Amino acid sequence: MRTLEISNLHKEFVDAYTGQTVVAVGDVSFSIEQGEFVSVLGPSGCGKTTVLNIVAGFDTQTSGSVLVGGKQVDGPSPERGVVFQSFALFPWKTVLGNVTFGLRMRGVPRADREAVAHQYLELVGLQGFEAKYPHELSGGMQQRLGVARVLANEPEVMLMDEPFASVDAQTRRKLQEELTGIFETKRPTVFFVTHDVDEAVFLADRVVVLSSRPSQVAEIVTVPLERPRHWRSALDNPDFRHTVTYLTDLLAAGEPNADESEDAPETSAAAGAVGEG
Ligand SMILES: Nc1ncnc2c1ncn2[C@@H]1O[C@H](COP(=O)(O)OP(=O)(O)OP(=O)(O)O)[C@@H](O)[C@H]1O
Repeated sequence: MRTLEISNLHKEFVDAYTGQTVVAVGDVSFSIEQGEFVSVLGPSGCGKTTVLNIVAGFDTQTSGSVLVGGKQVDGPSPERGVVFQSFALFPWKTVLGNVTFGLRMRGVPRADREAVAHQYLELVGLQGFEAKYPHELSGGMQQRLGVARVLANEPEVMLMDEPFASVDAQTRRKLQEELTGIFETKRPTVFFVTHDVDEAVFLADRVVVLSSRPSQVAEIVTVPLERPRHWRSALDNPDFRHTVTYLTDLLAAGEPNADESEDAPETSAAAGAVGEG
């Protein structure tokens, strides 16, 4: 079942200084199945964040449609929880208060919302930190809290915009592995924007590659890796390395083979399958 369907999405901005029109998103179409993890890669400025913002309901498209659970997106909703690069936590609320906030807004009784919050805090390894404030947590812990806060609302789709870009490389690996573990346990539907090819492949079931502006879907690559996934075994896996090399080359080519996005080739980057489809 398709949770997210993006069809012929097109977005233009008018530059406030020059008055010129910028085509941020050309003609983008792809969908995400329920319980699927999809990474979106593409050259800088190709419109990845713009697509995510439109799905989140923070911005509106110039044309095309975005359906979540079969309904047209018409503004922000907890059904589309967003985890940002900057943590976007409530600094005046405790860890527990940050996670229970959305549930409180939905009228979930206190005992129930605290039980749900404890479950997700345990899942992200923050049990015991319930009474702390965000500034008392490390960057990695704040990002785990951001993930717990979104997941506690059980969104139809979790939107993640380079969530690990501002943490150090070692913590990033750890958070990626934790996110994979959470995904394998809870199977949320995830739309994940990143610049990092290794990260895109390690986390995702499929990787959507956007071309440079005016962006289209250049290719959709199925990641041929079993779950559960761990960095140690992924790095030794020829299919992982092959997929990363394939995508790196595709991005380096700058202007990948951008067919009509509806008909974008779906490939598996498993050895021997690249370029087919
Ligand atoms: N509010 C805005 N007003 C005008 N132009 C905008 C606005 N937001 C984005 N753009 C332009 O739209 C294009 C796409 O931007 P966007 O941030 O979506 O790209 P991106 O692929 O996420 O980039 P990056 O990988 O560098 O983060 C860029 O040329 C950007 O300058």
